[in-house]
Amino acid sequence: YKMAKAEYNYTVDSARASLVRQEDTIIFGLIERARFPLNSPTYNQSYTSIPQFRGTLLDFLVRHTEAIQAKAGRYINPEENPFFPENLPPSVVPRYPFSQFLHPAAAMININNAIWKLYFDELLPMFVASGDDGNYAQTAATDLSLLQAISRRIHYGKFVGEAKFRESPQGYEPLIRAKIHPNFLYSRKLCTNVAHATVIEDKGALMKLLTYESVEEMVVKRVKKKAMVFGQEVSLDRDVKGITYKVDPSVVSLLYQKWLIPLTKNVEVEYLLNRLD
Ligand SMILES: O=C(O)C(=O)C[C@]1(C(=O)O)C=C[C@@H](O)C=C1
Repeated sequence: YKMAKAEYNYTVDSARASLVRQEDTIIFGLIERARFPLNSPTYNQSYTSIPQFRGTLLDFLVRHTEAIQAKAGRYINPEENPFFPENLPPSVVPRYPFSQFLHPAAAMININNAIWKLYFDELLPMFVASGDDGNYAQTAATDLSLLQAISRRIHYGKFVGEAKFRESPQGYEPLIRAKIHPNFLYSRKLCTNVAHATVIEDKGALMKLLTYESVEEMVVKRVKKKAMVFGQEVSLDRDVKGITYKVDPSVVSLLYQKWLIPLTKNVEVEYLLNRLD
């Protein structure tokens, strides 16, 4: 059967609305992962001895889950990026014609290696308790869905970047051209120091142009509030004694401020630098 061509186009507003909705998924993902203590055997290769598999229990679960999800068509959607793109099986389902909104160079941008490392080195220790309750498979499953939500959010920078470019090409084009053409860079370098400084600044200028500090401040405040609302104990009793949250709201805002927003912006810059190739 024939599928309709998807005409959906992203705008800066619609992309922002999606980022707002994705906050819910990320915060619930944090709450779900925080149900379990660290459960370090999940990440320790010497714990598992799975026949014909080298790696941790988490690696095992992620590789096999991504393979089945790839077959089911998950990665046909340009909003999705696998953690282990090597050797993924092809989709076995009809290909939905997602709108070709992004420049083809977008497909080359996948920073999941960095996200993976960041998640285990920096993020997990911020919001899970130490300890071991034996729920390693459940732990790995919650890690994967949270990692996928974080990855989708950060790589959404491609869509935000493209929407910004389309809304103001005359603003972005000179900054992109200044950076990506080595010849241009080289000839400018031979000029005065001032010109040189301008070129060196161009990645910074691009970053500056796509930055909206007031939007970032709202994001950071909103995720803290959402963590309070989503993570509170709901009781039918009148007086709940002492409010405890399922995940620390200030950790959620810190996580956004320190990692998720900066990485989203890096993806925007990376995408835009390749936008005119
Ligand atoms: O809303 C935007 O304009 C975005 O690019 C998204 C985002 C974010 O990561 O939340 C990143 C950069 C902007 O400074 C503001 C917010």
